[in-house]
Parts: sequence; C-alpha cells; structure tokens
Amino acid sequence: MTRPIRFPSNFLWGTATSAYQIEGSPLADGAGHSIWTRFAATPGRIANGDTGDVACDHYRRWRDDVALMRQLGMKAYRFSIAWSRILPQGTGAVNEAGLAFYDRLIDELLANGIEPMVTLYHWDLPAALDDRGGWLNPDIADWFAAYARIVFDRYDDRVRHWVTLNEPWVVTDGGYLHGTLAPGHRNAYEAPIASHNLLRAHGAAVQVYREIGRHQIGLVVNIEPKYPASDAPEDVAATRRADAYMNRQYLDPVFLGSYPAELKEIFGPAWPDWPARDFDLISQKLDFIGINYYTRNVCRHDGANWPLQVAPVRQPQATYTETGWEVFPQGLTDTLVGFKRRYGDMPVYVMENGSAFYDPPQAAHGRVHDPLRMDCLRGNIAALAAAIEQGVDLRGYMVWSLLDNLEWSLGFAKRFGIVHVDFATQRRTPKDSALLYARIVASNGACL
Ligand SMILES: N#[N+]C[C@@H]1[C@@H](O)[C@H](O)[C@@H](O)[C@@H]2O[C@H]12
Repeated sequence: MTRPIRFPSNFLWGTATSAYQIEGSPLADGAGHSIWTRFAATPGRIANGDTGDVACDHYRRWRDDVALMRQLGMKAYRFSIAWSRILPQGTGAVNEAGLAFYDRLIDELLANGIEPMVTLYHWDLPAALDDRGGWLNPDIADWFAAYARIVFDRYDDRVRHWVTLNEPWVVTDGGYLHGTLAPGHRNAYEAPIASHNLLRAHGAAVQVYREIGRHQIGLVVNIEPKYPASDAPEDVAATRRADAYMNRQYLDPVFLGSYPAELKEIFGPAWPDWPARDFDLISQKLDFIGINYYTRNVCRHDGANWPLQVAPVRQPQATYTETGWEVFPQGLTDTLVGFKRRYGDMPVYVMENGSAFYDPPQAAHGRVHDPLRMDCLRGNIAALAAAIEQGVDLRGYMVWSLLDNLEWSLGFAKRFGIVHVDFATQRRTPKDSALLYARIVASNGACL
C-alpha cells in the first residue's frame, strides 16, 4: 500500500475479553454456577485441569486492568457480563452484587476515557437454565430477553454499544455438535435447534432494546472466509457448504431472513422446518455488525468428514499460530468487503482479532518479545485499511485479547494477550505487541 493508511478520526481502537476467561471468582458475591464452572470441574474437559476459578483475577483487579488500558491509550474495551452474576438462577431473583460489579467497571472505564462495549452472552450460560434445556428450550428467547432488559435498564445510561451474542456458531458447533465446549453435547439433531434458539434469543433481546434502549446494538459473529483448494466442482461445492455452515448460517437469517439452502443438504433429516414467524424475530434491524476474524480456510471435498464432507488444506508456505490457524491478513479484507457485497453497507466493528504464539520467558529487563504477534498485528491493521479503501464502513477494532487468559478447553497455555499474565503471581507485563498497538492507536493507524 503506497498511500498512508487512513482511519476515521473517531475510530474506536481497543481490546476485548470475556467474563469467564478473565474474571475468576465465578461464584463470588451470590453469583450462580454457569455451564463453564460445571464443564471446568469435569475431569478432562479443560487442558491441564485449568479452570476459570482464578483466571486473571480480574474480578478483584479490575481497577488496575483499567489503568493498564489507560496506560496503553486504549479508546474502547469490549467485555462480557456474566449472566449468572446478574441472575444466579438465570431467571427470577436479581443479584445486586453482580450488577454492582459491572457498575464499578463501567464507571471506571468512563472515568478513564474508555468506551465500554458490552456483550450480553459470551458462552457462560447459567447452569440452572441448562438444567431446563438451555439453548435447546425455545423458552430461552424469553429468558434471555428478560436478562437483557435488566442489564439495559441498569447500564444503558453509560453503555452505547451493546452486543447480544458472541459467536453463535462456536456455541453451537463446540457446545452441541462436537462437544468440545460447554455444555459438551455431540448431537447433530440438537445443534440446529440450539443455533436457531440462539438467533431467536438475539432477536428477542434486540426487540427489548428497541423498546427501552437509547444507543446501538448488534451481533458478533466469527467469520472464517473459505477458499476452494482447486476449481474442481467437488472442492467448490465443499467450500460452499463450509461457508454456509460457518458463516452464512448466521448472517443470512439475520440480514436476509432465511437460512442458506446448503444447511438442509448438510444436516438432512436433522434440519427442522422452521416457522416463518421465527425469521421476523431473528431479522430485527441492527445498528452494526461485529465480526471476529482470526484465519481463513482452504477447503477440499472429503466424503469421510462428517457432517460437512470438507477437509482443510494446509498451506505449506504460511505461518501458523499455536491454535493451528493460518496467518492470512488478506482474509480479513476479503471478509469485510465480502460482507458489504452480500449484506449491504452498514457500520462494522472488528470485535476480535489476534493470535496465539508461544511467548518466550520474560527477558531480564521485564520485556516480553513477541515478534510473530507483532507481525500479525501489522498485517491485520493494513488489511483493515485496505477494506476501508474499498468502502467498508469500519468503525472500530478490538484486539483479542487485552490479557493472556483461559482459552476455554485449551486452558491457559494458548496465550492471545498483548499483555502477559504470570498466572502464579497475577503480574501483568505489556508485551512488545502491546507497545506497538499503543503506537498504532496513538497515531490512529498511521504508525505500523
Ligand atoms: N480461540 N480463540 C480465541 C478467541 C476466544 O478466546 C474468544 O472467547 C472467542 O470469542 C473467539 O474464539 C476466539
């Protein structure tokens, strides 16, 4: 790119986290169990027996962590509210101590000039609701809407960007199809039902927001662009199935009012006939879309690979992260431009983007050198600029993640943070990537 990179003057540069991954103290002050406190307590579910019982101890260190964001010059901070801190049983009695914790966090962020961006649901369903069927029970749309109403009432005077759900695809694929995430089900008949109810709940929460909200609300989806390994018809068809299952399964019903036809092909008899009224609920108008981008996938047909019949093709010359993801910044540009082409022009935030690499032990002078993460960051920022140049209405970018944290079933070993966390001492140390990001933010994207 020859011309200097140009970002809008009010571009929201920030970082992202989620409650169960960083807070710790999941049952403190009246909070209830979630499906993740249960999952973590089940032997073998999380690597190395790691749990979110302490995590980054953010529930107690929140003020210092906000000071760290201020020190880095962050403009925004995306975090999630733990439903079971607010409603320990998922419905019914409200836990004032839980509401008060997020009051303090939001007020501290605002006092430090940092815009809070709040996610209502980042995977930690109250366990009591899972006992009532969880995302398989159609009533969950009402349960989620009631929770949303409580949170909107409490914080909408200070929070101007709301997200209903984080990555419904991961909730479904990990939690109900492959069983790798809480609640750990492996059932092709359950997965479409959970996915559909997630989208119904999203729509119900947006309806509530339109009644009482004053600002903006959106959905966050993970998008992984799919590229055929060859122009052979079976590879092209496999790529189309993969894109429909992971990407269009969520964006099409929300923005186009129907599911991609490929899903019936993929799930066969496990794919229900959904009532038309559900799509009126699901396709509530949004103020923005949030996109999480990490990598792309090069696809080939593989008849043995249930249920998609797709296999990934590794790219021999590419760099891969510790989570096995190809570093491919062009995919971020393609994703953002592709969204605009298929769904139209609307405000877009990249709500997560980052990389896990093994970080060497801290150097003697307390620095953490992470050149590979820095290279990823530079490449992805340049990819954002390319998307803006192609007319994408990009409003902000959140690095995943502020802190090294609990990478769900992978435990603490996979470090995505731009700030190193010594989990034995809870000491935070900004990595070289954090110092680079601080320069990028201070120069509004000019300094790469
Ligand atoms: N894996 N990985 C890193 C990151 C995960 O830590 C977030 O919680 C998810 O929203 C999304 O999957 C992305």
